[in-house]
Amino acid sequence: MDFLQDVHNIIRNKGEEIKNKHEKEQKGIKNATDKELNTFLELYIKASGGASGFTNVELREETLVLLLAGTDTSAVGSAFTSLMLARHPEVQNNVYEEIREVLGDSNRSVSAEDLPRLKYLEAVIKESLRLYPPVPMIVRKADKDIKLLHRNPVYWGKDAEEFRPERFLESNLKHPAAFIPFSYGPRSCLGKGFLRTNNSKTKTSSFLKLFRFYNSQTAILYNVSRRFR
Ligand code: HEM
Repeated sequence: MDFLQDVHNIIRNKGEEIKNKHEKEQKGIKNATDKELNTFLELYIKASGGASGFTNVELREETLVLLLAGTDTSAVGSAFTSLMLARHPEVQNNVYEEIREVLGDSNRSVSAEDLPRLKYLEAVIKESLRLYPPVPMIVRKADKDIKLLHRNPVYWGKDAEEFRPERFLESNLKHPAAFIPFSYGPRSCLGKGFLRTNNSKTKTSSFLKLFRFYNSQTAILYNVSRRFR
């Protein structure tokens, strides 16, 4: 109950803050400390039409959906990709070489233009999502029996149980719904495009530029020595 009250207070205060800022701007007053960056909540309030937009309850529900849907799933996905890289050092080397090829010896971060070139890394992320989907079950009413998809040899061949990212580079999917870590159809994941193209690749490549994943019996250990000079 207290938690809900806290959430409502945050939303109400943010709404007031935006209203005051807007009124000041109308009068030509600009505060030197006003930041250009907007929080997610601010964007929601503004995009929905400010005071006449989403109600506080709607803002709470929408924010909650995105927080719940977007954080744990991405974190679990990245954790499994890291685990796969630790378990398959040869794959990790290939990813590292690809990043080197794209960035050269430069110390800069991966840019939006670099992302489409990181094709092998994309295959590694997909292969991790295939074997270890962060959302392993999707609840739908089926009108006929459906066999498990992600490890089904009919769609993935005899080595369906193996971690082999190359499969995503070699051939197209045997069925458009054989690979559905983000579900399929109109109610599929809203974050899937962002995730595939930006988030996972940026995170993993930034990490691999500097560190290497190692496997131990109980944990993934990070080697803190810098890899790029
Ligand atoms: C690796 C990361 C992610 C995975 C594996 C994933 C997976 C999924 C799956 C399987 C669904 C369908 C659930 C169902 O119908 O039962 C879904 C829905 C959804 N996802 Fe994701 N998701 C991820 C990241 C994100 C991110 C980063 C966002 C937002 C920024 C997001 C926003 C949503 C939303 C809003 C829905 C509900 C869509 C609807 O019902 O119309 N997801 N996600």
